[in-house]
Amino acid sequence: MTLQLLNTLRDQNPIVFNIANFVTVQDVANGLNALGASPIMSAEVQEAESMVQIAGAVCINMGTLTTQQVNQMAVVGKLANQYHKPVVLDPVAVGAVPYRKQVALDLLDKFSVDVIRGNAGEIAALADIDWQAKGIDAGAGQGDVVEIAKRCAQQFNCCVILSGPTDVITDGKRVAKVANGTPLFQLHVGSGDLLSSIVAAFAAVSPTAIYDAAQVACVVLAGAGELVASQMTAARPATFAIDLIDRLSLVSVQEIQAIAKLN
Ligand SMILES: Nc1ncnc2c1ncn2[C@@H]1O[C@H](COP(=O)(O)OP(=O)(O)OP(=O)(O)O)[C@@H](O)[C@H]1O
Ligand SMILES: Cc1ncsc1CCO
Ligand SMILES: [Mg+2]
Repeated sequence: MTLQLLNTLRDQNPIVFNIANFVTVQDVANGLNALGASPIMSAEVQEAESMVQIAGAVCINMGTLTTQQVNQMAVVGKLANQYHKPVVLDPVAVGAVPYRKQVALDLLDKFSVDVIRGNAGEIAALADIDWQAKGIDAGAGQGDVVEIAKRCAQQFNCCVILSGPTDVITDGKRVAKVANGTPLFQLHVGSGDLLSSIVAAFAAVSPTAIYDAAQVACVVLAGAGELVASQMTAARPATFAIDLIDRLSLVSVQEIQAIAKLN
């Protein structure tokens, strides 16, 4: 795993095609842009093939799905496989809403994904493990998050990022953990959505080493948030969100390296 991938990303400025949710779309676009990627959002199935062709990677976020959008997701996912573009799936709230879990399972049946990024409640649901998920949040489940993430990765033959106070990254065999971050992430809705899209950005510049790309994405976002929090004297969620975007644009490989808690 090399943090130099951050400089590669900034040099290459990869296009990341997002099927976004309408709650956090602007945060995701600005966060990607600040980091050094080139975001594009589309909700139109007629342009799916062009979008996939111009993109370096695709991020499919289930946050505010509609029947029309689920159809678009299936078309885009299949095209991404056909054009060998990495795909990240963010299965928002699949632990809390049975319909969403069924949609996610149907999508995972129709095309292969490179990374599933979700919180503990979402990853446990996909791995068929009991967990008390709560809406879009991880909730209060109990269990071994490493085992849950590994089981999900093995089931869907992909990398899994189970995010939270410690991010667990696994390809089903290898496991890495990122212990950076700040509880302020939980006070800003969409931190997870941004992480998923940042994973896609790093996958775009490291398509043959997705497991490495996933780790770099986790440590860069959590590290940038930690640096912002270290300069705040009180918890200010709105200020945090703005400062995070600034920090994503300014942060250097050396600054992340100095604080990285990755093992
Ligand atoms: N308590 C915490 N301490 C440190 N970092 C955290 C904490 N909670 C979340 N994070 C960080 O927040 C980011 C988003 O992860 P999280 O698991 O909260 O996603 P999510 O539940 O999908 O969020 P959202 O629904 O708001 O998009 C990750 O980078 C993770 O490391
Ligand atoms: C609040 C919310 N509701 C659906 S998606 C979303 C943003 C977090 O994913
Ligand atoms: Mg989420």
